[in-house]
Amino acid sequence: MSAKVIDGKAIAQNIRLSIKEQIEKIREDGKRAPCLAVILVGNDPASEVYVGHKKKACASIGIESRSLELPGDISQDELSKHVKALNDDPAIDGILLQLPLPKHLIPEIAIDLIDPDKDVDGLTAMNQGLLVWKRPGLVSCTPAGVMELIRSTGVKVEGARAVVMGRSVLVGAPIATMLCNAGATVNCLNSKTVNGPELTRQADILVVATGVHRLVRGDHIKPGAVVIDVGMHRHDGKLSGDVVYDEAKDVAGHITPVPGGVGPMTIAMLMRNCLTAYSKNNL
Ligand SMILES: Nc1nc(=O)c2c([nH]1)NC[C@@H]1CN(c3ccc(C(=O)N[C@@H](CCC(=O)O)C(=O)O)cc3)C=[N+]21
Repeated sequence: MSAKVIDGKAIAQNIRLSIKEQIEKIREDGKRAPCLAVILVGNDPASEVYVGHKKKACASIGIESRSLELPGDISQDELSKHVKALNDDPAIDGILLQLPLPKHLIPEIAIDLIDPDKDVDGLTAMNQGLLVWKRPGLVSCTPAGVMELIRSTGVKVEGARAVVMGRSVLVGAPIATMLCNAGATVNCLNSKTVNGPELTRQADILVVATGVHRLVRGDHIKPGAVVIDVGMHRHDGKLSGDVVYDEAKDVAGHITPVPGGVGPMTIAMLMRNCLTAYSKNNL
């Protein structure tokens, strides 16, 4: 039995279409479009590609975007000044600080300066804390996208046994929180976990966000499970994930492809956060 493919690209496209329609209504009412500011520090080629994707996505649905390209050797104080200026700019609704930053900069200092109401990455301690409290806030994009993909399968999350592999602040930790908030019984695995496959084989919902290429094999998966692969590895120009897809698809009940799964959802959730941030101050 081959797993049902969770088509993140199509789901993301539907979400983007609905946001586009909402923005068209806003414009018909004579209001300005939402505006996203993207701060790119240095010239990391991958970051330039991702920023390009985000700006293209904004343009395709009517969100304005501004790029702020800063020198790779900028000081922490200088960077802070730019973040504060965007906080104070009423024409800017969302602020995204493209990661990773150059090694000499401390990301959390810069991220935590972002006004939580403009933190469309959902990475500030305030928004991460609101998530734990189950209070409204801007939620981080990849985790929110993972939850949409899980919900699209129709599999009941409440009471399900979930395993999250990876505990990064960007991905693993917020996903585990969201699954807990949705009533799942969550096991968080990390590189120190002993007998990981024994635990993953019990998971009805398996989210893999380890950054380790092809770590999860077919025999690590419970037959019929929902498998969400957050990994993104580029080898010889081909993208693949943390899960060995060809083995996993013969065991899982639902599975996300790489590319075409979580990635497009990250962008769609960013667009949704921009509209949410705009609406809070303009509608
Ligand atoms: N402040 C910040 N927020 C981020 O959300 C953030 C970041 N920094 N730094 C880099 C990572 C990476 N990221 C991706 C977004 C979309 C795809 C995506 O759309 N991937 C496509 C493939 C795209 C391609 O072909 O390259 C897919 O998986 O189908 C991938 C990766 C967001 N990031």
